[in-house]
Amino acid sequence: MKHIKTDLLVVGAGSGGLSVAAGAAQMGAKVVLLERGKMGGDCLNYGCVPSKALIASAARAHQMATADAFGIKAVKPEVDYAAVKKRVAEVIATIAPHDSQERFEGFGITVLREEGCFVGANRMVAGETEIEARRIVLATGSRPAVPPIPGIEDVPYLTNETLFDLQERPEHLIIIGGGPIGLEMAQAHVRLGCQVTVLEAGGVLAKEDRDAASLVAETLREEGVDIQEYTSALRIGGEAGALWVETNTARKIEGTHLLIAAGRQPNIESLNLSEAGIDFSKTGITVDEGLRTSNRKVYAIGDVAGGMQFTHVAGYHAGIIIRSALLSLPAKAKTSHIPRGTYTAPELAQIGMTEDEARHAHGDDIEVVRFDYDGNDRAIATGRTTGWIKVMVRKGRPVGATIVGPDAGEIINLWAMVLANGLKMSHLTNMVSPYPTMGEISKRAAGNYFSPRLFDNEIVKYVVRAVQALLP
Ligand SMILES: Cc1cc2nc3c(=O)[nH]c(=O)nc-3n(C[C@H](O)[C@H](O)[C@H](O)COP(=O)(O)OP(=O)(O)OC[C@H]3O[C@@H](n4cnc5c(N)ncnc54)[C@H](O)[C@@H]3O)c2cc1C
Ligand SMILES: NC(=O)c1ccc[n+]([C@@H]2O[C@H](COP(=O)([O-])OP(=O)(O)OC[C@H]3O[C@@H](n4cnc5c(N)ncnc54)[C@H](O)[C@@H]3O)[C@@H](O)[C@H]2O)c1
Repeated sequence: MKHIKTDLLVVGAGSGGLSVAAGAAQMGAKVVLLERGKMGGDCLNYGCVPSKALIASAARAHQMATADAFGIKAVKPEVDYAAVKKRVAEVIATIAPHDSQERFEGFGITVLREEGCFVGANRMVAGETEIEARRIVLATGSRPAVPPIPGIEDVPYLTNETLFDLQERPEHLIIIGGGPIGLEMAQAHVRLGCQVTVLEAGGVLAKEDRDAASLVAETLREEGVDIQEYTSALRIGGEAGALWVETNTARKIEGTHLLIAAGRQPNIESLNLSEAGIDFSKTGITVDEGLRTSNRKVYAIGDVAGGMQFTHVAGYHAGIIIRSALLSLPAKAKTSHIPRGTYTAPELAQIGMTEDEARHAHGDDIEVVRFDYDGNDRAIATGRTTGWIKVMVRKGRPVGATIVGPDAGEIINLWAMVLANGLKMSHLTNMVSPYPTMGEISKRAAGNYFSPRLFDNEIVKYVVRAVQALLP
């Protein structure tokens, strides 16, 4: 067995682990990085990147099928599903060098393509190497949770880890789970010419603003997705190409393919966490505000830490670790300024509190301002008028924003800046937005906050009349 002593041992080369490793090595620390699977983790190989690439092909198909409204003859697109998947693979391959072993070795990092397992409080074994580290960062991510539905073990099913490799177009895709994965993939597949049924035990996009989630669901239904809410799968059976799902609503749904998108579970089993005195639960490794585990020398970040499960959160966590583990500076992870997006059409983006959360936390102190896309000239010109922005404001400062509509995931960037820096609504009105842009909706929402104060205000009217009377 080979022995290595290092400053920092990072387990998992996904969004979180790669960011910590690169930052630490470039700042002069000795770093060892372990990865048991593909460099780049879930986001690059089975998550964000392939899903957004697939959504892009589906959007093209949808434009072709709906071009009539723009004076162009609509056509039923001929979808070559295998070619779509080839493009998805090419997109991954284009980004992959950024996350590659070679690039990280170039930073001076020792990269071992092995599974890490604790053999002591600050020691892990990976293949034939034992590594002793001053600090350890666990960034092992999550994997699809497969609900124990009777019959599931005996049928072939897809998850996000296999869907993007599928070459034949599903004739009828049944999706269990109406969260972000379920809905993004449902819309992509219906636009690519598949029949799609979504079975969701509760309401779709349960963590989101109800009105925004309803608009997404309504649009998917209009495009042909059969979304069945408050519907759970009771039994699954059949064989490849001829599957069925019996539901609690006494229906038997028959389809050709089954996708499980029913939530995530943390990758912790292989780590032997108890050997290092690290507490964990069903949702992940238990961490404090500084992302430290119950073993003070070990941190957990990203999906495995059981909080918000997004690539940018894993990246944000990496910054906290650099401050804390490398520079010994105090650092706490917050969530109030973290945005999230679901990339259906319409997109749904959220930062900070939803309206319900804000009213629950601050009661009558909250004002909600809204602006609808159909009042935006660019939206009208481009035929993308369905959607709205809603901003929750407390004492002149936004505490949350919800956007549902075209480009919501882009437009939320501005609000990410505002919330991260505690800016006021007046900062938004000071900004000049270029005309005509979709992003103007943010400024118009801010305008709606001030216009009643300005235009329905007797004092303002009195002052204006008085000044006008005095003017020559
Ligand atoms: C279909 C889908 C779409 C998504 N879309 C988005 C999106 O649009 N935007 C967004 O922000 N997020 C999205 N996400 C979420 C995002 O992919 C994750 O939040 C992100 O990848 C988490 O990063 P991570 O570093 O915590 O884990 P991962 O990226 O999963 O990396 C963990 C790595 O650790 C390795 N590993 C595990 N155990 C060990 C061990 N014992 N030893 C060595 N290596 C180990 C794994 O092989 C893996 O490579 C999506 C997820 C899915 C599934
Ligand atoms: N755009 C993005 O940023 C993006 C996209 C995809 C995924 N993600 C990340 O991945 C995470 C996981 O996504 P997800 O959609 O798998 O999880 P999720 O937990 O958000 O949704 C899963 C859904 O499946 C339902 N469900 C569970 N068991 C069921 C059953 N037996 N029958 C019917 N319904 C059942 C749940 O009620 C839930 O609504 C997200 O929370 C997000 O953090 C992000």
